[in-house]
Amino acid sequence: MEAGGAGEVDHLAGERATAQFDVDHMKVAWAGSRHAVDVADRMARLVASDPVFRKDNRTMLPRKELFKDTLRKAAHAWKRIVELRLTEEEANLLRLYVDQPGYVDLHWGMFVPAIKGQGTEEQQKKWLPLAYKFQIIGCYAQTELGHGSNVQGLETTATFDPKTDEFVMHSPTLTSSKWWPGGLGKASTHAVVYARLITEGKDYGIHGFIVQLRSLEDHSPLPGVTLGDIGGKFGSGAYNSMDNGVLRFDHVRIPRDQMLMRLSQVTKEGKYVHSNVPKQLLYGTMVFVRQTIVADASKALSRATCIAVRYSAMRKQFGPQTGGPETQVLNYKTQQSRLFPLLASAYAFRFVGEWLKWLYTDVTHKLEAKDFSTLQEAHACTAGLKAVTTSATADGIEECRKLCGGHGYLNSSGLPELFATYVPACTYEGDNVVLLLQVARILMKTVSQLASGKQPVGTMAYMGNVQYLMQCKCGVNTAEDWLSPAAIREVFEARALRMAVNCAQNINRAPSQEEGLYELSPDLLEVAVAHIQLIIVTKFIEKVEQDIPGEGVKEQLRNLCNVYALYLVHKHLGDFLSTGCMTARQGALANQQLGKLYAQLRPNAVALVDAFNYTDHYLGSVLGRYDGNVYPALYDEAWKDPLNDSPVPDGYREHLRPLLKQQLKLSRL
Ligand SMILES: CCCCCCCCCCCCC/C=C/C(=O)SCCNC(=O)CCNC(=O)[C@H](O)C(C)(C)COP(=O)(O)OP(=O)(O)OC[C@H]1O[C@@H](n2cnc3c(N)ncnc32)[C@H](O)[C@@H]1OP(=O)(O)O
Ligand SMILES: Cc1cc2nc3c(=O)[nH]c(=O)nc-3n(C[C@H](O)[C@H](O)[C@H](O)COP(=O)(O)OP(=O)(O)OC[C@H]3O[C@@H](n4cnc5c(N)ncnc54)[C@H](O)[C@@H]3O)c2cc1C
Repeated sequence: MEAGGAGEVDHLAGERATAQFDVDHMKVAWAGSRHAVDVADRMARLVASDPVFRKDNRTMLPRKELFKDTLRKAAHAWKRIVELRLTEEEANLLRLYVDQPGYVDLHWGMFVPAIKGQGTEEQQKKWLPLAYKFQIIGCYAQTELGHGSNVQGLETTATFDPKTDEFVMHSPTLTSSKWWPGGLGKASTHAVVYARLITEGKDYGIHGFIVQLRSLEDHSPLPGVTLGDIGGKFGSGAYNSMDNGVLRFDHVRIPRDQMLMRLSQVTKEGKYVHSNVPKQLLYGTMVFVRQTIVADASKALSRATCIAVRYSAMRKQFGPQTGGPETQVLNYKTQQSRLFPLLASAYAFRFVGEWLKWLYTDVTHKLEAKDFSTLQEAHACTAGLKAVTTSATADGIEECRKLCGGHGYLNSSGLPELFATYVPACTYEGDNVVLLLQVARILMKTVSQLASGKQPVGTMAYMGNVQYLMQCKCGVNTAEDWLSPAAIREVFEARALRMAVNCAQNINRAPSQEEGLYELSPDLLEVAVAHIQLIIVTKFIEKVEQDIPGEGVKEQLRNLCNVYALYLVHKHLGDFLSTGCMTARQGALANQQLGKLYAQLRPNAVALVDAFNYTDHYLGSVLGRYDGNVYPALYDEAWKDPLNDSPVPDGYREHLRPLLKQQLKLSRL
């Protein structure tokens, strides 16, 4: 059943009637524009109405069948994209709503962007049309068995042979085997492979190469190429639809012009030439994908909260001592204090993701004009926001599962699979700890430059206000004072800056900078988190300050923004107190205000998740159904399990019957 379909009984109608805002306009605020709502709606319904895209049986499929099902869906999606002449925007949405991880994600999400970002114009002309028409399938082969986080530690070699004008790709050790790339195991014909470039006997470090892996005739691995899938992964269904792979090269030769040569080149004679650009542009594809991962975090968290809010509104437990109807679990203050911050986080991540997309586009234009001044800002923001939003989302999905009680543990709730599919986002595209340490290092550098009078820019500009922020006192006197965006912003800025300065001072006391960074790395993580949370809060405040049409929409967003900020104050109160940014009393007032905000949010909760405009197909959850008619659906779903194919289970004759007979004999003794 789909959102708002005709002829349904809406068990959540009462909840929808209490909303104090225009849901239709909230859909626009969430999606970004009326056009975005319409096109997403069209694509979601197209997928939901196509039986090939059915996914309710996914967690019951054995791996081989699941993989075949993924191939079928990807091929069918492509057929529909071509038949319907979908635009790029429509095609991306259609793939999103198919909602099954597969090789296409890496083909479009990493292989194509790597060629676009690191290939010369000539290389793009040659390879992109093939990729756009799916005449080749590509993946992104960077990580190895021995090294993932430490990119500079990769071992695969690409040695130039001037005699034949070729590179020789080789995996010299077991640990140099490529390990993890999605789409590599079974589907890809090509890969962008990251390897150490060796020419004229010198190792020039990591570079990208386009390598053909499989025959375009029969898909068999090419000579010298060993390929396979790395095995089953966490959870049922989930990321097991993806063929994460292993790859080894035994002296495989590729033409010289398959080195991605936009940033550096090797001449026919074997001379290495590096263009006058920062080396870090090699990491550009990762920066691009980290940015998309932030947008995906809001999608995953909004799905989980949509399920938990709708289910909590229909689920009833206990009741007043005086008798009468049982209480909707959403009315319990504990349920609200666990769930509403997650709902607010979903909105916060949506808006910071929107801003990050803008930042990424802006930086890309500057890079094209050879202005590299914002590269560090792009790295810090994408890495930090990727880390903070994915960790909070993974934890949030698991919390939503618990918020749904026992039924949340059933596959049919959709939450176990959502969690299992989502949780590797904390690791891929950079382990979150490794990424936060990158942010912290940049913050430490910024603090050290403050003394020289260098003014920080972009999201670090607040650090320039060091004199004021190091000594300012929070002016909150009443719970309502916490509704002031200026007060919120100031305490978040003061907390982030004071933590950074304290940490920098402690590092300076260490025997060396390196030792200090090493010893204080747990503190550095917290410094980075404080800075990134400030960015999220600030971008939410800025969003709410914009013109937002629709009755009550702005007020709801303001509430959500305040919930997000004050929840963080409550959660990290130790930081705010230990840095002297506020008093314990002010902390208590923040918590008091939070309780009031939850009460204001309560009548709007179901409508706020309706504004995500998700179809029942995309949600994939019996508990999150739009109509709230959960129990019959749960009951029906149970009977679909293959274990219920027969009343007497397989194995009865061999293992149950003899046992039961033996017990019978014993009881006769
Ligand atoms: C239909 C379309 C849908 C699209 C949706 C997308 C779908 C995608 C789905 C997702 C599927 C998942 C697929 C997963 C893929 C992968 O996981 S690919 C592999 C990812 N691997 C990593 O992320 C590795 C992480 N490691 C690193 O990034 C680096 O090794 C490091 C940790 C950053 C360290 O780098 P290193 O070169 O050793 O340098 P440092 O000494 O630390 O730093 C040197 C200077 O460089 C700066 N810097 C580092 N990184 C960047 C960067 N990316 N950009 C710009 N600058 C960078 C760093 O700050 C240092 O600066 P200075 O101090 O000024 O020198
Ligand atoms: C589902 C999935 C899909 C993937 N897809 C791809 C793909 O398509 N292409 C590709 O190339 N790769 C892919 N990867 C690999 C992924 O990018 C790496 O796993 C990731 O970058 C983490 O690296 P690692 O595995 O080496 O972790 P490690 O670095 O070994 O991490 C292990 C532990 O060490 C800690 N640690 C590491 N370094 C430091 C440090 N300097 N300081 C403090 N702690 C540290 C980490 O925090 C972590 O706790 C994928 C991975 C997964 C799980």
